[in-house]
Amino acid sequence: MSHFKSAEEAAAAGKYVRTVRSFVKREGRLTKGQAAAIERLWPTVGLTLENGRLDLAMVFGREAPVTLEIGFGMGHSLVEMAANAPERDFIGIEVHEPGVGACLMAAEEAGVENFRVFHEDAVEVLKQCIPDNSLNCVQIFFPDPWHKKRHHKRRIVQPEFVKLLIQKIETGGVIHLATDWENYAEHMLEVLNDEPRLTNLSSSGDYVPRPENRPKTKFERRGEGKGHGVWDLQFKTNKSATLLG
Ligand SMILES: C[S@@+](CC[C@H](N)C(=O)[O-])C[C@H]1O[C@@H](n2cnc3c(N)ncnc32)[C@H](O)[C@@H]1O
Repeated sequence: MSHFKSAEEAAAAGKYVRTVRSFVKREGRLTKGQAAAIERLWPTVGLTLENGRLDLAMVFGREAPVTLEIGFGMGHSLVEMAANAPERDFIGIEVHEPGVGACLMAAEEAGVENFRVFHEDAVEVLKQCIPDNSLNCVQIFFPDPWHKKRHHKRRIVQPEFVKLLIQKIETGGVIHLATDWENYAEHMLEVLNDEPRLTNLSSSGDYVPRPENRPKTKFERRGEGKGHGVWDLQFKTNKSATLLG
């Protein structure tokens, strides 16, 4: 086991570490509105890797089920879901800064407060900040599909990543994925099916009907416009399965 907290830290110390990331840092300017929203709200809702392992009851000032959304884009689903479920708390993670700004603008407009945001790589946040067995739901909607075969290794949904999610989700908690790329849906299904600590919530053993609580994002509409289908997957954690097998 490496004693480095991240690949960056190891690289800074002169160690060569091969990392495959699920994203490419995109340049993107913040609009004035996004920058102002970040300045106003970040002290209240912003979290960083420096926060270290979080005490979620302290972070939210109460004990409530926590949903983690990875790659929230412009934050539409995060804000709408947080507004529709005031009895839950939400953590969003996004690497694209204008997305973080747009999310904070939308949250401010909607008067939503039961959420916190990381502007970081979700893999590092999971490893460094999220306590084990603390999440009730992890959702990843329309993750980058990395269409070309030689880029498939960049897809965020991989066996190791799913193991990390299971470690962070409480027993009975749910992983909810959605994609408009059929080949990625098949890959997701294969990876989740291969994990004995997960049970598919689909009655047909593959995909679930579109859940009503999942808001439609720009990405989904764009996909629909191109005639793409949409595949939702929901799997429940069943950690006692490890004891059985
Ligand atoms: C195709 S977009 C979908 C955005 C949004 N979920 C939607 O449905 O509109 C995928 C998003 O995931 C983000 N992303 C990819 N890998 C990530 C990672 N490791 N950590 C955090 N965000 C990530 C990208 O920056 C991008 O905004």
